[in-house]
Amino acid sequence: MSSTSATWTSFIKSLASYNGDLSSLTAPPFILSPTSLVEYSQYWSEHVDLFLAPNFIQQEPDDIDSVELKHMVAVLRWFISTLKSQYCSRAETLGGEKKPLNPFLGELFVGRWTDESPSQSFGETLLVSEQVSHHPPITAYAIQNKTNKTTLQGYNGIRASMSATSLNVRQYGHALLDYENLNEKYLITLPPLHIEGILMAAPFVELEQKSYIQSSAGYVAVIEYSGRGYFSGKSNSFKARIFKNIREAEDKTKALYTVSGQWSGVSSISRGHTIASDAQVFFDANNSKPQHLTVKPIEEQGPLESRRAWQKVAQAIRANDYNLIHEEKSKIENEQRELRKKEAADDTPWKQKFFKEIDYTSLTEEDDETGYIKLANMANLSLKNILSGSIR
Ligand SMILES: CCC(=O)OC[C@H](C)CC[C@H]1O[C@H]2C[C@H]3[C@@H]4CC=C5C[C@@H](O)CC[C@]5(C)[C@H]4CC[C@]3(C)[C@H]2[C@@H]1C
Repeated sequence: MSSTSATWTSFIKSLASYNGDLSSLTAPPFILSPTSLVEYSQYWSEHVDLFLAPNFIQQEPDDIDSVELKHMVAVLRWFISTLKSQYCSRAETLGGEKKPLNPFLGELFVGRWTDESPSQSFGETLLVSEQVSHHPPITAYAIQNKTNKTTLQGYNGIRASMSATSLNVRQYGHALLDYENLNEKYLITLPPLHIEGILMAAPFVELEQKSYIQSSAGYVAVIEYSGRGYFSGKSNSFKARIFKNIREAEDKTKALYTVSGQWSGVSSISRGHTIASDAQVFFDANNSKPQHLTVKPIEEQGPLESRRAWQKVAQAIRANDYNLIHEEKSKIENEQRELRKKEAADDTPWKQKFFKEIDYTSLTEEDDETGYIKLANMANLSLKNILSGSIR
């Protein structure tokens, strides 16, 4: 038995006593990713053209659909385009899902997407991502395109539990998308997922259950996810329907549009509640190259910036040097423990740099300038930080 499968077998055994805290698991080096979880916010905008598309969609004279419905379709297309980057990019670059580095409190990741549009009408898109909590791990992020006054901001936390053969992950948090020039906002919830293939040492993500996109214009997209054995028997499958409002979503036959296919491959769109034979291609992930953001060289980064802070650990992971990984990780973890102790002793708790926590339960719809409460109420979704997208 090679050393890899030996350590993997002992790793699987350790999963049996998994206590719910992912960082407690000493995964073998080959399953460790040199990338910190704080970097995953970039996957929300690797198709900048789709992210900005609603700004370039106007009402046309012979339109059947309202311009808000056309924007809703465009936002659903952008959201579907994010999923392959979010959930498959490690499998594509590293040969399988990996365990990301666990960000320390205050860890930052900043970058920008340059304007690749032929007409230079996009301008620059900036990302700021900050680990706003370490226990439990919560990442906040904002993606802003000033030229088109378009902003995505949100936060993400996870709770993980082991079943017999897979890791079940529930996502907490939400994303708010604001098109200021259109006076339209969208609330996006996050789908549950599970990691399959752990026993075969080839882990990969499968999305499940439902997620929602609620437009301030009333339209709502309900997206249902499935893996092999459901609708089409293919992995990474989904069926999305757009309705006039959440009440009409009770009745599938009232769907204005239906989109179906694979979020990591090709999907098609039809009017109404079924996919007709003349369905059009909605999005083709295989032929839409993601645009990666530009990050400053490590020597120009600040001490809290992720790639500088984890540089030695990342090098040790790439060298598959278990002892060095442990040594360099322990240095960072001990530093963090000392910081927390000092903050507790001086009563100077760590302050987030770019994000502030909002307790929505203490706000009314009127005084919530983010628009989250209004959108959550329209979608009949719970306000509390419980399972993302849980119906009240
Ligand atoms: C069982 C523990 C373990 O180390 O197993 C190793 C296996 C690689 C499976 C566990 C890890 O799998 C990773 C997948 C990660 C999610 C991937 C994408 C996203 C979307 C992003 O927008 C927010 C974060 C999220 C949900 C990642 C969260 C962390 C996950 C589940 C990693 C697991 C530790």
